[in-house]
Amino acid sequence: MASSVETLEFQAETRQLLRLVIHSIYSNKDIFLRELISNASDALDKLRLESLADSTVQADISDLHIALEVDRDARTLTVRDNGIGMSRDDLVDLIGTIAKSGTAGLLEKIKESQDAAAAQSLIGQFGVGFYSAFMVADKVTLRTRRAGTDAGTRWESDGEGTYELQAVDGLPVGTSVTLHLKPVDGEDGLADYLAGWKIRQIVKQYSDFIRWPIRMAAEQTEGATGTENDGDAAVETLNSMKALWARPRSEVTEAEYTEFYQQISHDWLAPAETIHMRAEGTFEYEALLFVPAQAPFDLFSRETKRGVQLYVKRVFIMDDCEALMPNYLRFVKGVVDAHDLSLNISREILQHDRQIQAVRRRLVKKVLGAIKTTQANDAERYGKLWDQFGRVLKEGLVEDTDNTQALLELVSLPSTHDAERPTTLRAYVERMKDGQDAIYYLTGETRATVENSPHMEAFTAKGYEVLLLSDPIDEIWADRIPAFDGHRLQSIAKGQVDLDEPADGDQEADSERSKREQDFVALLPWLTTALAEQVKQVRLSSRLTTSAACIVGDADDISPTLEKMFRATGQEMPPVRRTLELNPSHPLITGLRTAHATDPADPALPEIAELVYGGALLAEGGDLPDPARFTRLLTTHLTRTL
Ligand SMILES: Nc1ncnc2c1ncn2[C@@H]1O[C@H](COP(=O)(O)OP(=O)(O)OP(=O)(O)O)[C@@H](O)[C@H]1O
Repeated sequence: MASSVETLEFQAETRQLLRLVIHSIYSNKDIFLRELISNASDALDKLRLESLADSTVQADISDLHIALEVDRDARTLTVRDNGIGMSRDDLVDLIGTIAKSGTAGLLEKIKESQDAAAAQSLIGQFGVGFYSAFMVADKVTLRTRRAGTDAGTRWESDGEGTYELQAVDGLPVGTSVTLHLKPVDGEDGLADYLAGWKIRQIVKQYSDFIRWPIRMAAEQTEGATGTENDGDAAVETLNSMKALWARPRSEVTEAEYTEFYQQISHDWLAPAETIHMRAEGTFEYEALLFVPAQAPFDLFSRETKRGVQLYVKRVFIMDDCEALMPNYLRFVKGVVDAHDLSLNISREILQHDRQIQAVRRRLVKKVLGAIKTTQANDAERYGKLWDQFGRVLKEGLVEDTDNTQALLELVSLPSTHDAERPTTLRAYVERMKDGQDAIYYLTGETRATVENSPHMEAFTAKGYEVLLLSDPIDEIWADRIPAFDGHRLQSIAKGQVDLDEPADGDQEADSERSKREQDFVALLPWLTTALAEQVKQVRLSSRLTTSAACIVGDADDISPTLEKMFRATGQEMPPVRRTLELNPSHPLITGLRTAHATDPADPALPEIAELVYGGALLAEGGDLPDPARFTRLLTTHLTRTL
C-alpha cells in the first residue's frame, strides 16, 4: 500500500526566492544543470568521506558517479547520483528552508532593486542551487535515500508555494532529481534540454573537471566515442575529470601541463612558465597559471580579454575573470579554483571581494616571481619572454604601485652600452661611472631617432651610458618612477645637464664659463624674443658637441612624443614651449652672434633663428608646425650662400 502524501509549505523566504528564480532573474538558464551536477558531486564527496571515516556506514562506494537520463516521451531530464542522499528531515531542512543567515534582508534588497543585473548580482552572493531547476522545469520530483538508512522519500513541487513528501520503499542510496521540462522557448532562453548535444555542451562547459564521472546513455545515431558497455546500453562519460590543478604538483608531468595549457588557451606551443599553487587556510584555492611562449596577436587591442578562468570546486564559473589578474598581466592564462565562493558569484561582487583581492595580490607575486627566476637562471629564455611581453609588463610600472620594485628589477631596456642586447637597470647601475649620480635615458618615437638625437652628443662623447626608450609606454613610466636603487632616473632631454660641472673652486672653468656667457649676452635675449612663440627661453648648452642646437624641456614638462600621443587620442593640449639650447662653439651659432652684433636689425636674422629652431626640432624626431615655410626659408638662405 502506498504511503500517505504530506503537503508542506515552503518557508516564506524560500517562496520569495523561488518566485525570483522562476521569473527568470537569470538570463542564462543552462546553469541549472551545473547546479544540480555540483550538488550531486558534493553528495558523492560526502558519501565517500563518511564511509572512509566511519566503517559502520555500509555504503557501496565502488562506482560513485552521476547519471543523466533523458525520457523524450515524458519530457523529463533526470540527474541521478549514488551519493549520500537525504532523509525526510534533511529534505524539509535543506530544500524547504533557506538556513543561510541574512537571507531575509537580502531578499528584501533584491525585491527593491529594479535592475535585473543588480538583482542577479545580489542573489549570486548566496546562490540558488537546487531551486534553479525551476527555471527550466514546471515540476520537479526528487527521490532520495540517505546512506545507512532504508527509508526513501519522494519530494515533489511545482515551485509555487507547497511541496509534497511521501515515504517510498525500494529506492537505491542517493538522489535523483527529475525535471519535468517546460516547453522549448528560444526567446526565453529555454533550449532543448532533452537534446544530447545540448547536455554534452553544458557539461563540457561547466562541469568538465568534476571529479566523478558524469554518464549518459550514448545515442546510437551520434556515434559517440569513449563509450563503455554497461549491460545493454552503451554509456558515455561526458566529462574529462582531469582537473590538473587539484592534483599535487609532484604527480603531474610536464606533458600533462602542456596538454592542459593547450586545451584552455587554444595555443599550439608549450607554455613558457607554469605556476601551480595551492593556498590553504581561511580561503582555500588552487591556481594553475601559465605564461604563454608567444604573445597573442591582439595583446594591445582594446577588446583583449584578460584574466583567468574561475572555478568553484571544479565547477566552471567564468572565463576572463578580471578580478583575479591586473590588466598588465592580461597574457597570463590558467585556472583559479576557489573553494568557498557561491557558484553564482557575479563579476561585480568579485571585483570588490577582499579575499579575491588578496588572492590576486598573491597570484601577481607568484607570476612576477616565476619571471624573476627565469631571468636569474636562463638569460636566453628570459630574453624571449621579454620580447613577447616586456611592453605589457612595463604597463605595470604605471598601474601597479605595489610591485614597482619587482617590476623595475625585471625590465630589460635597450641602451648605448650594447647595440644588440638590452640591459637591466641593475646591470646599468653596476656600470655607472664614478661620480655619475643618475640613470640617464632618452625617450622618442623610434630607436633611431633616440640614438641620433643631438641630446645624446655630450653623453656619447663622455662615455655615459644612456637608456634608449622608444616604446610609447616608456614615456609614461620613466616620468613617474623617481629612482632605482637610490639613483635618480633622469631624462637627458629635460632640465639642465652639465657633465662638465666644475669642481668647487675650479676657477679656470668658472671663468671660461662666464666669458662664454658674456660673449652671448646680447644674442640670447634677442633670440628669446624672436622665437617667443616657439620657446620659453634660449640658453647656452653643454650637452652638444657637433649639433648647433637642441630643444630641452623642464623637469616637469611632458615630452614631445607624449604630447603627440595625447593629441592623437583627441585630448586638448596647450602647446608646450620648451627651451632652445645653443652650442656656443658651433660655427652657425658663432656666425649668428657676429651677424647680430654687426646689424641687429638685419631682416635675415629672425629667419635664421627660425631655421635653427626648426633644425633642432627635426633632429630630435619632431614635426615642424609649417614644413613648407621651413623649406622656403632654407632654400632662400642656401641660395644666398652659393
Ligand atoms: N543531490 C543531492 N544529494 C544530497 N544532498 C543534496 C543534493 N542536492 C542538494 N542537497 C542538499 O541540499 C542542500 C541545499 O542545496 P542547494 O543546491 O539549494 O544549496 P547549496 O548546494 O548548499 O548551496 P549553493 O548551491 O549555493 O552552493 C545542499 O547543501 C545539500 O545538503
